[in-house]
Amino acid sequence: MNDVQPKATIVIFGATGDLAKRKLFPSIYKLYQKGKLSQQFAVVGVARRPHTDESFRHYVKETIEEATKQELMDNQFISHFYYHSLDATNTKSYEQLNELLTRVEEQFHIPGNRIFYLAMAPEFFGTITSHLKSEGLTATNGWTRLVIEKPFGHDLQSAQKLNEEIRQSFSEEQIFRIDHYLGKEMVQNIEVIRFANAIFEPLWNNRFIANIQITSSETLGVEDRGRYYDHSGALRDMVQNHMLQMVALLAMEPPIKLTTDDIRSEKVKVLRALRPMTHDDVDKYFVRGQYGRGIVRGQQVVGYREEHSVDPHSNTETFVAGKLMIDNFRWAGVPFYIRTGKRMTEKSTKIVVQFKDVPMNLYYRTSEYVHPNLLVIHIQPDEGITLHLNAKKSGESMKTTPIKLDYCNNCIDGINTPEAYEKLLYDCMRGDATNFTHWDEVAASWSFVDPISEVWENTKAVDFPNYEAGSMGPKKADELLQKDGFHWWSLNGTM
Ligand SMILES: NC(=O)C1=CN([C@@H]2O[C@H](COP(=O)(O)OP(=O)(O)OC[C@H]3O[C@@H](n4cnc5c(N)ncnc54)[C@H](OP(=O)(O)O)[C@@H]3O)[C@@H](O)[C@H]2O)C=CC1
Ligand SMILES: O=C1O[C@H](COP(=O)(O)O)[C@@H](O)[C@H](O)[C@H]1O
Repeated sequence: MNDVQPKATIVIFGATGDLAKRKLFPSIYKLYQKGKLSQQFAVVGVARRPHTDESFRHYVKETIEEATKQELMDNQFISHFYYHSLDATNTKSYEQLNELLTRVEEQFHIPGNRIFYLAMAPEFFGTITSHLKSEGLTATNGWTRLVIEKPFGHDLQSAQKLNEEIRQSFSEEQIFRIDHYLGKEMVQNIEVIRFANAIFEPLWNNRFIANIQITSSETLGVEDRGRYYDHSGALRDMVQNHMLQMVALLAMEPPIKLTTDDIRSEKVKVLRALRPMTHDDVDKYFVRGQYGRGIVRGQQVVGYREEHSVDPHSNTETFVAGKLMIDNFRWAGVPFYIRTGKRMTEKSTKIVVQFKDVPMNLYYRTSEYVHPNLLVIHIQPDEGITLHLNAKKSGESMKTTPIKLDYCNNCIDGINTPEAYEKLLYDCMRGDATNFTHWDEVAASWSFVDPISEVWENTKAVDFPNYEAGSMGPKKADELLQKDGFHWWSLNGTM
């Protein structure tokens, strides 16, 4: 774990796909540029499409140039890339892949360390992992690790089955389940804000916090992922993983130490303490939405049901809002509101912690609005923290005015803030699994989400589409908070 320049071969299954192109190759290049890879590394791309090493290198070079908007001058870097054409279901070609890996390891003096990155559809995960073991690709002199992309199952049962298949070939310590939100700078900052500041931790409980809101809104629609998304929906695509992971980080107890196991074990406790949804509760605590036509950033866009590869009568939700209760000592009575959706007003992920009002406000008359203190954690696109306080209005006798203390992380680190995939790949190479999800977290998240999807799948949403593209979702999502005397804090910084 202390190896700052890990020596390893990264084998990417699905190397001709979208994820490899947009995220993985550019991230590997950035790690190389920053000196985080030694010369003892190689990348072996695997997919069915025919490629020579040369044509693959050309393809990788182009994708990196497109992503970084720079000409890639360093031919040395690209010479570490190889390609093997393989159908994941064909046993014979794994032997040939193993031969190629051994040759590449000899050439670059890599001590048998291998990362198998499955950037492919989940139906292949079991087949690939069993072949990796049966054909001897995991039997090396070094370490072997498996990186698994989401979705990890469709529900608890399918996730369990998938996990059992994978565990036939890899131990839990070797499995790195990616949740790219855990690689985001400000998501990682949640722990630091909470546990390194004496002013927050004592207040971080139901005596001082009124509610916590997490919004992750997107302007994009489903793009070319309609086939996947129409069988998934926002609940499985965003809530089961990213949103619940952020809830867990916000709500967990301080870990005994900052080790992978200690942090994960605290997160699991939160996920297990989520108040389970009975089928009758779902309508009370959760709101689903689907976008219709509308205008997003000045452009007219089609409704979800008109998107490519989407059922024209689809019942799939593209928006979810929910109220989560954590039934433990610290959080009893504090609602955690979450909201995520496609084709919303803006691309933004923010966490707002709303503190309770002071017991008696001396500076306002009863008819005047009291501004609560808010701590806003800006996850993206801006990265930072804003603390909303009240201060004296200049000149006027003892009148107050809301003020903001702002810290902008990417104003300072800006260009150097690493992309989530870059950080997570590097963590995996160093054997640090802290920012990957343990099976227990995955299982607890599915257990929470499953009753909601069961209800939604079995009842037609008669009001779909129920929000206009370019809006902040259906009205019912606002009512969810209004019932509790709260409202969503706006995302555009004017609050
Ligand atoms: N794209 C994204 O932004 C994200 C993707 N993911 C997940 O990552 C995974 C990959 O997604 P994405 O890159 O978008 O998918 P793509 O459909 O773009 O790529 C799929 C890849 O799998 C290869 N492939 C398909 N069938 C076989 C086979 N039988 N044998 C060998 N290779 C095969 C394809 O290559 P070929 O046709 O040449 O065989 C291609 O390289 C999925 O699990 C997805 O859910 C997760 C988060 C974000
Ligand atoms: O995992 C996913 O995340 C993206 C949103 O990620 P972000 O880093 O851009 O916020 C989402 O668009 C996609 O549907 C989902 O699969």
